[in-house]
Amino acid sequence: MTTTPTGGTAPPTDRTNTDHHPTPADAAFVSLRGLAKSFHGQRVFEGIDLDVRAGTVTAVIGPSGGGKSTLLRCVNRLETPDAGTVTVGGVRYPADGPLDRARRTALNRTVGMVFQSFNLFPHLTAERNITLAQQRALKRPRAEAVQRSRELLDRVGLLERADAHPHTLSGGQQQRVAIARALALDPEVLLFDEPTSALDPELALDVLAVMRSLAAEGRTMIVVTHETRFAEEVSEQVVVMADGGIVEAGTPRAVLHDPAHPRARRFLASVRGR
Ligand SMILES: Nc1ncnc2c1ncn2[C@@H]1O[C@H](COP(=O)(O)OP(=O)(O)OP(=O)(O)O)[C@@H](O)[C@H]1O
Repeated sequence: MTTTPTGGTAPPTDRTNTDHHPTPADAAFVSLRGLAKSFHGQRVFEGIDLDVRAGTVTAVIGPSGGGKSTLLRCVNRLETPDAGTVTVGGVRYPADGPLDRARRTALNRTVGMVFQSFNLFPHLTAERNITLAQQRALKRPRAEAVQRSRELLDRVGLLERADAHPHTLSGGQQQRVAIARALALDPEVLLFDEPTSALDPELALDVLAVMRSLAAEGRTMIVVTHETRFAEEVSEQVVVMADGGIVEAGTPRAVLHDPAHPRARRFLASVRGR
């Protein structure tokens, strides 16, 4: 279990129009209350309550179509929830309507996301992908951004591939570039949406190693994953999403080895049977 708080500091933005309250070190850094989402009248989930403490990892597991990706996308507002609130770093993001500019900026600065499909620009090198993100999102001067990109490429073990285009990199390498890009924006929370699902098991190991190191340094992370061993190793809590809600939540040991809810039991039996 990781306990080092990331600081719970406020996002660097003018927050005169936001409801900011300082986050005590031990309080939830990400807090979801009553979150609900449906598409075309079809409920994906409702009544989601979830707290993620600063400096800890929460793993989200569950059957396909259970709403795990949609949950992450409601946290960073790639989707607008139908109801409920998302509080990140003491800033409250209600569901009733689009975010105003101040909240949108605060959320984008605070929450980073890594997707299953990497989402790198194919015409840009690894380094340019990371540099451009910083120039756009943070207005970071180019020389400074390039230096940061190279530091992060080094961190994910890819400095020697800085000038490579995505199609010349393996899936695992592309995903490590995508992680470096997310880190370059200095987010306080990282969301991972099945970051290894598109990868061969061997390539997934390199990505998981990077994620382990992020967890070990006390990053606040929410990880949608099918890697239950990884979830057991790094997470403070595991939640199982199914049937329109969170059916089980608790320590990795309790949830992965002794789930109480029949739906969670069935899902975990299926995972073990693979
Ligand atoms: N933009 C969208 N428009 C319509 N329906 C959507 C949209 N996004 C997701 N859905 C539906 O919402 C439900 C939940 O999808 P979601 O991708 O969140 O599940 P998941 O648990 O992440 O699944 P998987 O493990 O297969 O990725 C599914 O029925 C999906 O078809």
